[in-house]
Amino acid sequence: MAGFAGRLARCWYSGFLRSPLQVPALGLHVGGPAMQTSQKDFNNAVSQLKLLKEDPGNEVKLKLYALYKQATEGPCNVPKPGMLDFINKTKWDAWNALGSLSKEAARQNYVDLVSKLSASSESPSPEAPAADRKQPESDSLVVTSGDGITTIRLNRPTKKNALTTQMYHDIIAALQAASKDESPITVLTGSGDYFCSGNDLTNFTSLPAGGPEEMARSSAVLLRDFVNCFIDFPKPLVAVVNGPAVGISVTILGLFDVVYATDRATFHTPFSHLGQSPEGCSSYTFPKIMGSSKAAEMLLFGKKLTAQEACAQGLVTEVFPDSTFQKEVWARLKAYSKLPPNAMRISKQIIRDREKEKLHAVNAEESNVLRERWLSDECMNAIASFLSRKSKL
Ligand SMILES: CCCCC/C=C/C(=O)SCCNC(=O)CCNC(=O)[C@H](O)C(C)(C)COP(=O)(O)OP(=O)(O)OC[C@H]1O[C@@H](n2cnc3c(N)ncnc32)[C@H](O)[C@@H]1OP(=O)(O)O
Repeated sequence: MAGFAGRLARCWYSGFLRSPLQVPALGLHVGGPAMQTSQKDFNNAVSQLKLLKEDPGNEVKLKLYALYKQATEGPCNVPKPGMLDFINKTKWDAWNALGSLSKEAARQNYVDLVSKLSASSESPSPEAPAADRKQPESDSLVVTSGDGITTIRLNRPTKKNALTTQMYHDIIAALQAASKDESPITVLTGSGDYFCSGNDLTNFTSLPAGGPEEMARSSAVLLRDFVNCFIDFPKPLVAVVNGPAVGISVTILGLFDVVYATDRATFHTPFSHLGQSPEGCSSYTFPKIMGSSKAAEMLLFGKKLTAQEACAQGLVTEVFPDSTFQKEVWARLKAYSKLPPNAMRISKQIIRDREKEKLHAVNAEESNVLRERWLSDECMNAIASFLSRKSKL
C-alpha cells in the first residue's frame, strides 16, 4: 500500500487525542429503528477507506477508530491504559466514549462517515493553484502576493495557529518560493487572535513505525531545515505579530529583520515547563539581543514578556495599538516595498552574512539537543499533561 493508504494502515491504531465529549456531538446515530447497514456495507466501507486520496486528519481517524472497535467488538471493556501511554489512552477514551452504542448503530455511523469522506475526497479542488507558485499542501497556511509584499499567513485560528508537521513543510516551501519571487519584502503573520502558539503538541502523538526515536530524529531534521530557511532568507523578512506568540514562533523572531507587534501580543518560551530546550537559534540570538540575564529569564524560566517589554529588550522593533495595528503596519510595509529591492537585499546580506555560519552551527546543536530532550521523561510527562488537560475539557 503506497501513499496515504499505506500510512493509514500503519498509523490507524496509533490514534490521536480528542475530547471524548466531542464524539457524540458529531451528529452520529445513537440507535433507533433505521439501522439497515449490512455487514457487507460495513466491509465495503472498510475497503473504501483505504482508497481515500486525502488524509482525513487525526480527529476523523480517531472517530473512525472508535466506531470500528464498537462495530466489531462492542462496548469498550478492556483496561484503561496508563496515564503516560497517551496514544493508547486517547484511543481508549474515544472508544469508551461511545458507551453502550449498539454494534449496528456504530456500523451505520462508520459507513456514513466513510461515505461522506469519499464524497469530499472526490470533489474537485475549489481553487486552482497559482501558475507561478506551488500552493501549500494544507489550508493552514495561506500565501499571497501583492503591493510588493509576499505574505505567509498561519491560518489555523481555532488552534491558535499551532504549527503542525505539514505547516513546517509548507512554510519551508513558501520561504523558498518567496526568496525567488518578485516581491521585495516577505511577511509572516497569523490569522485570528494569536500570532502562533508554537509547535502543535499533538505532533508528538502520531508515532511513526520506528517509534519515539524515529519521531525525535525526524522532528530534529525538520526543525533544523525549518530554522535554516530563516537563517538563509535573502530578502527583508518582517514579522507582523498580530497577537500572543509562544515557543518557536518567538525564538525565530531573532532571525527576522523587523518585528512589528500589536500591543496585545505577548512573548513566551515555556521550554523548561515542557521539558524542552531553546531552538530557533535563540540560545545565541536572545543573549545578543537582550543580554544574557534577560534571555535566561525567558529561555530558562519561561518569563512571558508584554509587547512593550519585548520592544524595550530589542526583540520587537515597534509596538502599535491593536485598534490601528493592521492599518499602520501594512501602510508602512507598502511604502518600504517601493524601495530599491537590490539595495535592500545587499544591505541585509552585509548585516547578516558574517553571522550565518555561526547560526547554522547553533541551529544544528540546538536541534541535536532537542532530539534527546523529546525522549526524556520530563518532556513526555509535560506533553501528556497538556493532552490530558484537553481530554478533561
Ligand atoms: C519540528 C518540531 C519543532 C519543535 C520546537 C518547538 C517548540 C515549541 O514551540 S514549544 C511551545 C509549544 N506550545 C505550547 O506549549 C502552547 C500550548 N498551548 C497553550 O498553552 C494554550 O493553548 C494557549 C496559551 C496557547 C492558549 O490558551 P487558551 O487561550 O486558553 O486557548 P486553548 O488552550 O483553549 O486553545 C484553543 C485550542 O487550540 C489548541 N492549542 C493551542 N495551542 C496548541 C498547541 N501548541 N498544540 C496543540 N494544540 C494547541 C488547544 O488545545 C485548543 O484546542 P481544542 O481544545 O481542540 O479547542
